[in-house]
Amino acid sequence: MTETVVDLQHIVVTYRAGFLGGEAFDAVRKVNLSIRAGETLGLVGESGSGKTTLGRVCLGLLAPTQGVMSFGGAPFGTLRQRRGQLSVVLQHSEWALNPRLRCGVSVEEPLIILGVTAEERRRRVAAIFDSVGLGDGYVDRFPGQLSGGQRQRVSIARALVTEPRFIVFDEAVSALDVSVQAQVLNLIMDLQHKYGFGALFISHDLAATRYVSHRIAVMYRGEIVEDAPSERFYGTPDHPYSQMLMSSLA
Ligand SMILES: Nc1ncnc2c1ncn2[C@@H]1O[C@H](COP(=O)(O)OP(=O)(O)OP(=O)(O)O)[C@@H](O)[C@H]1O
Repeated sequence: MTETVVDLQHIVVTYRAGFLGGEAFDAVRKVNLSIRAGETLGLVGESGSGKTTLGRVCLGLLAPTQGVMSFGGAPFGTLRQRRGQLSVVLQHSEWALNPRLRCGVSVEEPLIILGVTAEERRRRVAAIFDSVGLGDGYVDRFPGQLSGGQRQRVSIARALVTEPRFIVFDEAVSALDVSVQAQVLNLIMDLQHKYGFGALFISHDLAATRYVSHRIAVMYRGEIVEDAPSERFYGTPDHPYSQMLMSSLA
């Protein structure tokens, strides 16, 4: 049985409008979810349904108001203890990469934080540039000298260089042209085979989500209303909201 990487039990996230209390709003309501090593869970749902909030909980960036999150079968602990074990790839690579740093330096940074030696860092940066399909020539370039697809490959290299056990892809291909999207989705799947990370793939795009995900969870107003293997979800979704999402794709 493959190891569960992230496990959420009865997670609730309550936001309050304003600093002085204000009205409480549950953006995530009693969510149970688990993701295994080597597995991608696609998280879909309308804007504002709570997908990014849930992603932030999985990354340990947001403490849930209620519920328990565990990582690799143990309590999550602190972000410091989890350094290098989790990563995120966001929609806009130009925001994720410092424009003043050469791409190789941006990719090396997480290894410096982990205290990896200079020699080992050089070896791992070269290997990961190779894994994401960018040769040596890109290490010394600045993000502004790259195409959107190439920049997203650098973001993925940065996310992967520490060999994390879990990665959140939050609208990671949404800003790319369709043909480049397909290349990046293929890359994500190849890298998952190679490195075995568990992944949460958050997207508005049901077709892209289907392509990379083993399971699909549908979020609606803070709740997971369906969690099914991809083949079953795309064949016959159970929940009326999922059926509506699917018919919007047809
Ligand atoms: N820091 C915050 N304070 C108060 N409310 C918030 C905060 N962050 C998000 N929200 C609200 O929580 C709800 C869920 O937001 P979230 O960003 O998780 O949704 P989403 O499904 O990722 O949306 P999108 O697809 O548009 O990115 C929304 O109604 C949003 O307005």
